[in-house]
Amino acid sequence: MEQPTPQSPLKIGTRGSPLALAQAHETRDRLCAAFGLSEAAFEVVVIHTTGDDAALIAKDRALKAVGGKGVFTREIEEALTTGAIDIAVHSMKDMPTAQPAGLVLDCFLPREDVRDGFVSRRYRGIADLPEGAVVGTSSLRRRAQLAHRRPDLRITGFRGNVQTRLRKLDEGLAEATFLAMAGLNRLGMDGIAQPIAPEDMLPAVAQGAIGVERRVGDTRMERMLAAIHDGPTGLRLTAERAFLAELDGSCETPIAGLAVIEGDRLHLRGEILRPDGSEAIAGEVRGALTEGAAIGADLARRLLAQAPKGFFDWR
Ligand SMILES: NCc1[nH]cc(CCC(=O)O)c1CC(=O)O
Repeated sequence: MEQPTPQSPLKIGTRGSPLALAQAHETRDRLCAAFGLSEAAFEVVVIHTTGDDAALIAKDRALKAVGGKGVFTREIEEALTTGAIDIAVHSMKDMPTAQPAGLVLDCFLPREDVRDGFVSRRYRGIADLPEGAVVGTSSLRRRAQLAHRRPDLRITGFRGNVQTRLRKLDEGLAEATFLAMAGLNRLGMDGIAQPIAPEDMLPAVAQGAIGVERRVGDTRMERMLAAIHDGPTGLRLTAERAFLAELDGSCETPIAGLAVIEGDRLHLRGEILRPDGSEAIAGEVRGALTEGAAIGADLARRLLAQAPKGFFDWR
């Protein structure tokens, strides 16, 4: 197999946020370790996506108008397709459940902490928040879960990367916010958050997982990525993403899902909520480790069967 060299480096495509760069560097470091390569054999290529466009982020509405989850990935996948990059590194939480023709996403790095973190300068957790407190989050899932549990709280939109959201907290725009523990850990900032148990706030499908995408037929990359793929993470994501796909979930639908491995079994928990948090439907299913796709779809159908007509409608 032809190895990448400083003269002909392997190009790793990523968004430019500090978290995205940390994830690209982790991927590079794992490839270096697996193949005895130096950092100079890799080039990290930052790609600006629609979702990074400040003018669009400023307007929640505009972000929805430009098309759901794909907004953080479209330009990166285009660069991969044209050969401008060799692999693309993604937060799996932000990935649509299907990839464009010609691309494959079957390499997952060992999963980080899956939990959401509660971040506040004054309070230790959701239960601690005084009546009517303002919480900042733009995640539809977190909004719905919070409103379900604490209908008295006021929820305000909080977009931007980790650093932007923390600044908004410091500016007093809200008493508390939520951030994925995985992102904070990867940025070395975990001390600022209290982890929330999945029983109290079920995380987003694929939260904490990094995926590395490649071109179909690129046998060099197929072999290199196979060496850094984490099997257990793959089995868990198969179940969670099948659940999401069957629900036809986009980032406009409050859906939570988490699979864990219990011995030789896969245990998948899922939850769907009304966007205003007035109703939540949750369930769980167990199956063989290799049956993730089937149990994910099965759980989705069970929850949908319990959802009254118009369950996901809002505004
Ligand atoms: N939607 C933004 C996003 N995508 C992935 C992460 C964090 C890292 C991860 O969950 O893998 C975040 C930020 C957050 O939710 O706090």
